[in-house]
Amino acid sequence: MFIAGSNTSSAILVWIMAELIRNPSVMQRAQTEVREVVKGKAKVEENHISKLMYLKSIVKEGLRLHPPAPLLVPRETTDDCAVEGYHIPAKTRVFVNAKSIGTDPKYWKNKNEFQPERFLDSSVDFRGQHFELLPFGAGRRGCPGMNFAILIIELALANLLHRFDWELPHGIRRQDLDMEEAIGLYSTQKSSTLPCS
Ligand code: HEM
Repeated sequence: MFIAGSNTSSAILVWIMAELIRNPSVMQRAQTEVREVVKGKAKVEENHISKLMYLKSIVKEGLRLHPPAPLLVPRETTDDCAVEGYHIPAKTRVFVNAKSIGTDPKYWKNKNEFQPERFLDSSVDFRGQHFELLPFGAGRRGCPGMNFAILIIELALANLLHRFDWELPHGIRRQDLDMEEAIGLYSTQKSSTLPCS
């Protein structure tokens, strides 16, 4: 549970930070929102989070483009079943590709662009009721740490935006950030060039 919870949460935070660096207008808007809501306090606290609607959209967009467990957890069918006309025999190992689902052009316009605005007027979320966005899986074996994870990620991100102006180290350009994924159970950046100064 420690590994399931910590690797996933830190991976998504790193992906979101990299996306914000690559998209300065999104970072600017998020920072303005956080600083306005938190005005007068030294740090972001839990009671501020429900007012940070843009930040919440950023986290959703991060989870859509970079689900930390891109293939969820493998499952085995107990009975024969049919899905969209495909016959799946009992005892088949099944992988659900959350990464492909989150970038399916049938559901997502500009599927590869980091556009948190898409969630501002949308009821779609990651709680397992909307099958076009499944970073935590769904149903009885969906992630039991989801609420905890989201709160921790939102709090950490909001505090980083509140207290720091992020800049790339001298000589590195936004477009040089390596967004390639490493191969593995969890989706992490291939080269960890996360900038922060
Ligand atoms: C961004 C953070 C996280 C993501 C994206 C994530 C994602 C997932 C996914 C996709 C599954 C498999 C669900 C399925 O196959 O339907 C899972 C299972 C699980 N997660 Fe998370 N998780 C996160 C954070 C956490 C945290 C913080 C904890 C604990 C504190 C946790 C504990 C677990 C456990 C125990 C399972 C296994 C559940 C079971 O098999 O019944 N996760 N998680």
